[in-house]
Amino acid sequence: ADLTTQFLELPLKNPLMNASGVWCSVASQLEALAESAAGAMVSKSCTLQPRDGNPEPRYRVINGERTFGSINSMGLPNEGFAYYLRYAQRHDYEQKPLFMSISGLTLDDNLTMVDSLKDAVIPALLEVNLSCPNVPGKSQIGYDFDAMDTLLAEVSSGYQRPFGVKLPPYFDMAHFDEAAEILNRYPLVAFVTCINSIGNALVIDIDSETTLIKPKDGFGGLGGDYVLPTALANVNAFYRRCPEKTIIGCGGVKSGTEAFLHLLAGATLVQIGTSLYEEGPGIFPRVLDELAAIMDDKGYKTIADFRGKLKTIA
Ligand SMILES: O=C(O)c1[nH]c(=O)[nH]c(=O)c1I
Repeated sequence: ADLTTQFLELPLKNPLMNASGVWCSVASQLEALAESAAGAMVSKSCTLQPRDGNPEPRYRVINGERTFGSINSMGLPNEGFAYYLRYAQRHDYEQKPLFMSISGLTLDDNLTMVDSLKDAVIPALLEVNLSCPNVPGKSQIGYDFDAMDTLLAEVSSGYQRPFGVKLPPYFDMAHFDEAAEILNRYPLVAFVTCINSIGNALVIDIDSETTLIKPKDGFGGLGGDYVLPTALANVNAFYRRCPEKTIIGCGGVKSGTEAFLHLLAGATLVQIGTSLYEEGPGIFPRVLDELAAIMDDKGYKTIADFRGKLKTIA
């Protein structure tokens, strides 16, 4: 099977990449991703100034007879925008595309970062995170449609080149419609990444009768197996509603099977979070081999043979 693909006319060796926040916070991790088999990569969502984030424990896998997923309330810890811009300025774009994720604490901070990125004149692709669920006191822009509209208008006029957004999961058809209606008013929004973690879940340890993580009384973003059906729904909902935009799928990918499903649902690229956190960048060749085997079994030679071709029941 041929796993090559394209993203906004850029040729990629394959459709896999990391999810922002996982294995991408410091230079050594970014360099490991650059060396890995991933077709693309994204840096940790950054704020203008460095942040320590929330107190630990703030990330946990949820295990039974196997790992079902993860819960995190990192709290947007990052080295600050200038650090990731420095990495982006020395990244080898021939090796693979680099996305830079920003998640400013204020509209002004986001616009300041956007201006600096625009002036840096580098091929990094901008992913504006509208969906961090873990900064105490900050609600998610993705769930405030007026704030989302204002931010997209301001970033469009400030950046004046294609960019993308990282969306939270939506759970209601009216919300898919309203979010897509806003996105479709901004032609510079070239891609949409669905989904971020399912926010403010609560995982409890029965033996200790205690929450698994410390921040926010144990409330945190859910990832892994638990979120796959919601992730596929959001990928397909925006794939149907935003025909001019490219969809990046994220959520519940741990093998070739879930990568295939995200592509079938309409994703062009597929991000891996929880499973990458647990397995490391060695996950990429494994998932690529599994995806190629599925394509061979089904007689698909290229990703274009099945991408977006999800069938419904007549
Ligand atoms: O807590 C975090 O740092 C975090 N955690 C997530 O699950 N999604 C996000 O976008 C972020 I910015």
